[in-house]
Amino acid sequence: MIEIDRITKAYGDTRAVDAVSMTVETGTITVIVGTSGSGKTTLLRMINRLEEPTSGEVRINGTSTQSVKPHILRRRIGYAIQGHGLFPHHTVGRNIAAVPELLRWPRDKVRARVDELLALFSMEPAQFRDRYPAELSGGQQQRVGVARALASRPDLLLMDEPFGALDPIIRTRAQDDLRRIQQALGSTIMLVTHDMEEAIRLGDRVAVMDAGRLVQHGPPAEIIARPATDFVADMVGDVERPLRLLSLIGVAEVLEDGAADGAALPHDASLRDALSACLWTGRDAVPVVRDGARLGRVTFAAIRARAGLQA
Ligand SMILES: Nc1ncnc2c1ncn2[C@@H]1O[C@H](COP(=O)(O)OP(=O)(O)OP(=O)(O)O)[C@@H](O)[C@H]1O
Repeated sequence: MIEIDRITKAYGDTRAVDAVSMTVETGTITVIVGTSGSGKTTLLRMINRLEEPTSGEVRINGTSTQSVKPHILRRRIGYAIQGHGLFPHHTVGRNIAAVPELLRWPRDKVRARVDELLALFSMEPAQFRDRYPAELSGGQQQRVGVARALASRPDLLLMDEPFGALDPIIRTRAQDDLRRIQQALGSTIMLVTHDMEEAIRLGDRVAVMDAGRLVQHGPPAEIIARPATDFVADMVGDVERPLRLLSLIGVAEVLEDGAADGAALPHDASLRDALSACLWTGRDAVPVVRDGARLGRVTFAAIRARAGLQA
């Protein structure tokens, strides 16, 4: 568990971060979202002591970060930033192995860990282990950057706009990958973004920052349904709110018996996916499958009803 306790950073008269408190449960993703200059990066960098707080404290599993030397602390906290920061003259394998090697893990264990992470990120180890960063696509480099940050099984992974440089389609894939891998490894992640869509998609908890203050902290559905301030409401965007709500509801919730034509959706797809499928192909209903077996269908009318729209 990570406890952030009234942490503050002042630059002269400006409070870049102003008495922010929150608790992050082990094995969850917290996304910190806010406009430019709201203090997100400063908050994140105070957790691994790349910035020293003016006041307040961070505790990781009960231990104050002030009681640990910064370079020791940073071995327990992964850090992934936009542009990934890979060493260009080291292979993918050596890049991922950087912290485990520093921690003097036995060679077999390091190698096994590198291969495990590459496989988790859908990169065939034999094919990618010995390549150099320049021989990878942007999306692959980004995956290696995240794999490296996870390599030593850190207590916490901090990510600052990790997907900022990716184009929107790859970005969605990268977010889905991160979710899957975080669940497989049980990692605890704090991620900074200015993109509310990303926050809602990825966060178990979303923390909204405005002018150095934490204005709302809660599950995505709560942020969407009950924005605490006008600022949060603006960030969520009234116009798109029905669509954002749909992305939080699984097709299983409105599944009904009956046939439907065309390509099927998996049982864990969202209603937003189902809406896209209906609109894209002009269908009134879409079949839903699980492990290749038909479960039923989702109708356009049911989706609209859940979005609060007239059928
Ligand atoms: N070293 C510094 N000296 C003075 N002011 C700073 C310093 N670092 C950050 N600030 C100020 O603190 C505020 C918060 O900055 P921060 O980088 O944390 O915001 P952010 O929400 O991460 O923004 P962005 O999304 O643009 O990166 C800004 O007003 C910034 O100008």
